[in-house]
Amino acid sequence: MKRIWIKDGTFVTMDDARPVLKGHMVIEGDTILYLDEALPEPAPEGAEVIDGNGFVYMPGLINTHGHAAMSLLRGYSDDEALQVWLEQKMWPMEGKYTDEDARWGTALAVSEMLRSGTTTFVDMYDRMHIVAEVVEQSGMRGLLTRGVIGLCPPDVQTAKLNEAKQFARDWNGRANGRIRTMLSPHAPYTCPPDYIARIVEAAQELNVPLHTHMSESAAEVQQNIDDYGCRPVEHLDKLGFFSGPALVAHAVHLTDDEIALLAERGVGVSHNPASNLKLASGIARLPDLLKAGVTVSLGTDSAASNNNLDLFDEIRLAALIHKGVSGDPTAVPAWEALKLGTVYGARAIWQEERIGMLKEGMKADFIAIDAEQPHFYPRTEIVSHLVYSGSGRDVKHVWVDGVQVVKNGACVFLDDAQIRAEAQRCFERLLSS
Ligand SMILES: N[C@@H](CCSC[C@H]1O[C@@H](n2cnc3c(=O)[nH]cnc32)[C@H](O)[C@@H]1O)C(=O)O
Ligand SMILES: [Zn+2]
Repeated sequence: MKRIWIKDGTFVTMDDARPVLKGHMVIEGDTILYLDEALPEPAPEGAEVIDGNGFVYMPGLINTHGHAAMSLLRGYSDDEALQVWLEQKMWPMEGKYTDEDARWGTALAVSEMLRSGTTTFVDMYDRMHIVAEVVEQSGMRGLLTRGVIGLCPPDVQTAKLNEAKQFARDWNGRANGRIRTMLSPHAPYTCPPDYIARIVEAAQELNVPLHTHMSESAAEVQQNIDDYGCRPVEHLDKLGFFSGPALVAHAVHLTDDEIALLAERGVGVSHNPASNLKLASGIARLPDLLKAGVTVSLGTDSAASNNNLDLFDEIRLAALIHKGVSGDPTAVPAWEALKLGTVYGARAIWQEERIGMLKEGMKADFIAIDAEQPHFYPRTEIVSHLVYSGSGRDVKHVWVDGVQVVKNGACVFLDDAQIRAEAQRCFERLLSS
């Protein structure tokens, strides 16, 4: 089995027992075999030895909400509110998508995410077999789901759900377990209640988790009250959405009771601060969610509402905006912010046992950050530097499942230059068609 020995590095482990250590890490196959200050004894035989001097190693980041293929629409519609952006800008363009667009849009996103240190991502879109193929080729880890919008005739609803089930069945556990699947009604405002109930039932049948957009805007919450007589959390709860594993994106507009219910049901939340700010949706009650014991993680949402997929941006935003909003400088400290992008991300997607931390026995998903740059000096607190001063552009090398997928800033299994050219070509065709 292939061995890698990272010699003399600084490791931000995300493990409370020993957050930062200087020393050595040995990888065997897809697993972390050894991590300690002392030299491994005996020295790992036949290992690829990597000089860790000047690098900070940490677990790969986990992006728990997005739509990769929408990268083709980056910068296409800025400075609009959610409903206008979605209904008048995104949906007409997405309606013109072909398989090619899904492929190159996804590849553009995967390339960007890997190169900026994200090793696992959640993706909700359609044409998911194409997304899965790109993920498989790239070496990345993904939790993938065919999102369904139910504003269509019953036979189309059924066809979409069947496609979603088929995808979830076919791809769960593929690519050495790097790919897992879920089912997803797009949102309570785009799926009638009986359709959501059918999707919940299908998820139970297939034994896969559920994902959705929830309480992203105030208008959406009001519409839910007008249409169904209750707020989205209660609505989804009544439909059984929280009776099994569930992950909701945004959760911006919540009452105390809703927060308590999410905690009680063990629902994971994907906090998307950049997207929520850009679409003027609002600011989620992150400190209250954390205080209530809700598992909160971070998502970029798509590049069409962010406009990049650098999870370091979300980490810094999460650390900064809640201080500003609450007036409390201790709200979301650096260590907590970094956990949102790593350990909590892993917990939110039910993979806490294998990713999100550098620890013996866990999957070798990790990134090397070039710390020999002015913005990482002087060496005071490395965790603080990563959160308040670092960015995805500092990531030099990336490994997933013990395999190096980014080397010197470039993807190993994807052709970055070809992806940029094809993405440009696809966008121009979408624009003119
Ligand atoms: N086209 C599929 C649904 C795809 S799910 C992904 C959808 O999420 C949409 N989307 C992206 N970001 C957001 C967001 O922030 N809020 C709500 N929807 C979003 C996106 O435009 C896309 O249509 C169908 O017909 O059933
Ligand atoms: Zn979204």
